[in-house]
Amino acid sequence: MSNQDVVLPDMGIAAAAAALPGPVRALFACRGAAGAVSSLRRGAYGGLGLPGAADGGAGGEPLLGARAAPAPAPVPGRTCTSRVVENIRASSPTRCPAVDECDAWTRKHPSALGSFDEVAAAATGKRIVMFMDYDGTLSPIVTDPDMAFMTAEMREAVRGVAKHFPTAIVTGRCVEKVCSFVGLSELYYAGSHGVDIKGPSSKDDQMVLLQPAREFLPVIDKAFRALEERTRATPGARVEHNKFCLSVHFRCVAEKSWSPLAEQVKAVLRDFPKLKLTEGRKVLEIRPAIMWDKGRAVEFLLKSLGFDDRSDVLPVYIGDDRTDEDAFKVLKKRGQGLGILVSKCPKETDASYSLQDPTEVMEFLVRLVEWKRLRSPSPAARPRAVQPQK
Ligand SMILES: O=P(O)(O)OC[C@H]1O[C@H](O[C@H]2O[C@H](CO)[C@@H](O)[C@H](O)[C@H]2O)[C@H](O)[C@@H](O)[C@@H]1O
Repeated sequence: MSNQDVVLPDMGIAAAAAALPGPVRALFACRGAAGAVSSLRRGAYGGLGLPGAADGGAGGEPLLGARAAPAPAPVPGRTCTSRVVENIRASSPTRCPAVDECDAWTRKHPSALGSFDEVAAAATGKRIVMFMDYDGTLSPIVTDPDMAFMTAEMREAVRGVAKHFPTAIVTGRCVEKVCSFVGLSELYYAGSHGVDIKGPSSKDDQMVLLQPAREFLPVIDKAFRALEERTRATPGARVEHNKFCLSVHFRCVAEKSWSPLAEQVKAVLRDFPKLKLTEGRKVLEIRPAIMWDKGRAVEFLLKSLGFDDRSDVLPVYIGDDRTDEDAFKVLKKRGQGLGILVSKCPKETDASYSLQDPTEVMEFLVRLVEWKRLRSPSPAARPRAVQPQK
């Protein structure tokens, strides 16, 4: 990894941290950030894996283009494209299975609201660090990706959370776009599926902490143009540029055209062996074929915040999509933290809890803040600083 991959302001880490807004400044342990960065250089995160290395993530499962991972065993009689299309369909189910099946799933992944006391018990005596996906988690899924606004109430809930806990948005969107939707500069943002990590800043722009895929920018631009050209004839198809990754949207495409569209995307990707393809909710994501995903971004941020190797930290990750599974897996593997899947229907997941939709996510956030507030001593009850004797 070259120095250029890690972009910190010229002013240096200590000064950069000093520029952070008050409550987060103390938490942004400079030595932690530097440690995280140098660990990356040393490959302590397992390295980034150049195209050609394995990528075992769930959302990051390379389907194409990455000479990387061993291909999953093909299902006889099914082409790779039909598997892609099935995954797209399964990620946004239109009907839930029978009640019994739903009940069994909910027993396995209980509601984080219904089990709030359990969540609170797990958080007692621990420092919560909040990670949240954007689309389908903080904002409802809508047909036009440019109109996926979050409500003012949700913004207040997130603002409240960030007052009490270090908070990051981890998303497939580019940071600039998601920042414009969220509108809170006090948060951390990990955009483009975690390859563009920015911290809070007192200035207008968020401060760049890590961009491990900068060298992919030209190839992403080229793939964007090729995909636009190739998919133009498919009514409803849309290619979204998320800076370090691209999304090909299927939501407004007639289902009979899904397979041909997936074929077109795959055909374009054949010319871009440094890129890989993953699936989301009625979307195909084209991403740099490096070993980096939302889970890695969570690990990086925990380390940057000085929270790595600490048993008194509770990372909480809330997400709704396949790419969020990489983060759920990381928490599961650490044996530390709570993964919460946002879904109305049963889905295979490594999350331990569930919430039905963004409205429930908001209720959960409000409840968490209220719980924290009640546990924090009031200013009057806080011990006073010892005053020097006159
Ligand atoms: O990681 P996320 O924050 O969940 O981002 C994943 C993708 O989200 C967006 O697409 C999804 O939401 C759209 C708006 O509700 C919806 O129209 C689309 O069908 C969904 O897949 C976003 O537009 C993509 O670029 C993100 O990669």
